[in-house]
Amino acid sequence: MGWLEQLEQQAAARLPDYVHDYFRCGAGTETTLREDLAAWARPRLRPRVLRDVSRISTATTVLGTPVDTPVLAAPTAQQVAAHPGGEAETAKGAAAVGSLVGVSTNTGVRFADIAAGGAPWWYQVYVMRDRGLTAELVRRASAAGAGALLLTVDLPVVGRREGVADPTSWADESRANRRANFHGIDLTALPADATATAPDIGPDTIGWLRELSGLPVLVKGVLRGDDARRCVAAGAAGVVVSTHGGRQLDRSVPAARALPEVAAALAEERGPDGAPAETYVDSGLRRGEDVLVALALGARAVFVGRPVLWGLATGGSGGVADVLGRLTAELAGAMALTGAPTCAEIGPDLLFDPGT
Ligand SMILES: Cc1cc2nc3c(=O)[nH]c(=O)nc-3n(C[C@H](O)[C@H](O)[C@H](O)COP(=O)(O)O)c2cc1C
Ligand SMILES: CCCCCCC(=O)C(=O)O
Repeated sequence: MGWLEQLEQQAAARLPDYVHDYFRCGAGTETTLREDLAAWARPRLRPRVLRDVSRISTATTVLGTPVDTPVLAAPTAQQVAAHPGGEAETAKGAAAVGSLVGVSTNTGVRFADIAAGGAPWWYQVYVMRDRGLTAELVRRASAAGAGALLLTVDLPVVGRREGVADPTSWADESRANRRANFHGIDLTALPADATATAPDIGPDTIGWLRELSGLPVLVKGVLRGDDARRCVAAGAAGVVVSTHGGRQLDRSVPAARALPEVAAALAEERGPDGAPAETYVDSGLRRGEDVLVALALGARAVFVGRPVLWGLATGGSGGVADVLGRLTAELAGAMALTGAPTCAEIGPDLLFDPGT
């Protein structure tokens, strides 16, 4: 068993079963959950030799923001169920290793406390049925220092997670916490479906969010090249290739296999500010070699979801730093062994079988 699997076991021992089940689960038969993991391990590498790898740098930029690692923390809901500090702890941990944090719409923590963690952060947007509430949260996140928006588009309805209790039904303090502390907004005063995701959003949402916030928008949950182009044509700065960690459409193509098509579709595209459109990826990345493969397939950086939750649950900010730091160290080792001392030197030539 690897270190991450051991860490999940430790997290599972600390968390109530219903919380661990919610964090771990995938949709339906969990085929995509399994295939996402397996797909990163499929490509074989063609190492370059006789290169100077005495100095390895994993530093890069993401939408122009410098980071020390291309391993970023994905937005995940209910982080306060992993640790009372939630995203504020995650941000502290990410800051310790020079990473960046995605903050879920379903955070239970105040934006100011997240910002105080010291890491750059991007706010993840679910466009809710109550557009006014959505707009208010986006304005507040922008005012609190979010550097970009991650517009999640793969959840027009929640995936079928069999036998797993929806957090809104948790009869515990996290539900009460969300109602009382949702950025100071009294959700009880709103209709019951106000926070459900709107099933009718289109590409115009991208321009709406840009105008509202003045921030670049990345569209999260794209698995096709044609959709990626539509997003950028509508004003997105790029996309995140994602199966939502196998939690939405079961039997969707694994993210690793969708990535080449999306990266190729955006290779010549430019965002609204004229900068090259950027492609990111998440879902199933668990090793430094997975990250190397993702960068070789055209990703600028990757997000990891559950590994960060396991770190948060077991060690708070230190646990998050440990997870992101270990994945980065593994990446650095793989860079040395493939003769690619910088992220810019990780290219498709490193892959023996880029098409698989
Ligand atoms: C417990 C959990 C909650 C999540 N909540 C959100 C969310 O609120 N918004 C969102 O865009 N994605 C959410 N995701 C998806 C993650 O952002 C990311 O796409 C996924 O976790 C990546 O896969 P990985 O966990 O295999 O790394 C969630 C994932 C998990 C596991
Ligand atoms: C109304 C939105 C439900 C969000 C579910 C959070 C999420 O993305 C996930 O569990 O996955």
